[in-house]
Amino acid sequence: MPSLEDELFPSTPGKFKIDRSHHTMNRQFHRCFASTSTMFLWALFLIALTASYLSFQSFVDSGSRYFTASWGGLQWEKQVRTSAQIHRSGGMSVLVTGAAGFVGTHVSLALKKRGDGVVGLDNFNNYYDPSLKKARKAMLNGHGIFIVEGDINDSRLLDKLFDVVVFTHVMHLAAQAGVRYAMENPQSYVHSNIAGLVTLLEACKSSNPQPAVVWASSSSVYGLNDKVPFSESDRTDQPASLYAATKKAGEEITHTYNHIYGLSITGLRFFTVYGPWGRPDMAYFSFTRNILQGKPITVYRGKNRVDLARDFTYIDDIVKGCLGSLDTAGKSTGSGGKKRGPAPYRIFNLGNTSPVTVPVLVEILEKHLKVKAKRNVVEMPGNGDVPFTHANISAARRELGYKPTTDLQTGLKKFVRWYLSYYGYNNRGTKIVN
Ligand SMILES: O=C(O)[C@H]1O[C@H](OP(=O)(O)OP(=O)(O)OC[C@H]2O[C@@H](n3ccc(=O)[nH]c3=O)[C@H](O)[C@@H]2O)[C@H](O)[C@@H](O)[C@H]1O
Repeated sequence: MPSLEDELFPSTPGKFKIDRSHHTMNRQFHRCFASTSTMFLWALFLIALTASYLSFQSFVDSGSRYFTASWGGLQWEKQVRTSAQIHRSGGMSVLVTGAAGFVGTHVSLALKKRGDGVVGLDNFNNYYDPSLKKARKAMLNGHGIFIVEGDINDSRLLDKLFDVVVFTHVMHLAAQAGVRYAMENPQSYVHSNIAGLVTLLEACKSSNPQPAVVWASSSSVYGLNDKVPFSESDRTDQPASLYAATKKAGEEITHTYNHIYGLSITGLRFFTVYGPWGRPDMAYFSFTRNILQGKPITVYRGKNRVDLARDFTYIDDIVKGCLGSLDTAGKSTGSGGKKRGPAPYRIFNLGNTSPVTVPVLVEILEKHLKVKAKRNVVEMPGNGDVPFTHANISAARRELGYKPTTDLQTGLKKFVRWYLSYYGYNNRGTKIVN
């Protein structure tokens, strides 16, 4: 039977070796044993101290998160309710996700102006200059639209919003945009366009009554499709970028929520939307910035020296398509998370039906800016771009009354006017120094 001493101090190399025959050694051993138990107690004490410090820290952290959370509280709820109030008969109350984004800002404003209730939601991420998003928010605030700062992945926040307001519609525009950035940060596309979408749909399906959902898909779902113009019934199973793949996945995911839970779904395939308050990462915007700053622009060209082309669509036309979609969206049929009958599932192209090449886009900008661009023409890298896009909009025309009226010349003129004024240039393209 090994003694307690043996168990505590097994005679393994490098550890204590006890000679039991020596009385003095025995005394030493007891002293040593006593000091080791003291050390043991001290160690226990230190561990307990560290543990209580860490739990106190986490209490302080979660407490401060609670107290500094950008949402919640009576005042916050009042602001949300006021913003959601409807001021026209037959109006709607709409939760607009991505409200501080480009399309979100314009759609929120248009809804508010016609008397609908609007609550915005935006996470103000730094994919591009957040100060532009803050400026859009300030403008929306000035029109009585409250923007909640939060993420579509925050299910507690979404549940709270649906608790405070009975939303008739959700205009879901929050997304990780950009075709080429998907190679740099693929996870952000999964986070926003897949996980965020599912979290939002979960909240919508559980809400009682369920809202109708209108959301932003993308022309990029057509991928390598070369049948022109692109019709909604064309192939969309050959995406050229992860961005496109996540938008295509969104179309499938929304279909399941329509099928299982009776959510009314309208997916809008936007075609390269541009205009005032636009996205700085897009070509028309970054070209403008570089041209004014005298910096070169990179113009991609397709295989066999073929120019790339896009069905550039002006923001006001897109807004009309969004409002038309909200107005014609049939009701969701589910309640208590259960489907009670079939609900509409629609997909529409929202394009301009007249593609323009990228070199022509540059020429128009040069004309409006009265500055020559320094072009650097390179072959399109294999980064997710497609050679051209061209929308067939017959379905949207028929079902939504969608009819784009702004050509690229006119739309870019309005964009340039906004850009010069927003960034403090005079109309000769010279920066005004205060
Ligand atoms: O319809 C969509 O669903 C998408 O539209 C938009 O994508 P794109 O059509 O790719 O727009 P955008 O980047 O402005 O490039 C325009 C053209 O300029 C070319 N391009 C671009 C950059 C550059 O430096 N040089 C260049 O030649 C480029 O090769 C391309 O030919 C949205 O960003 C996207 O989020 C999504 O909504």
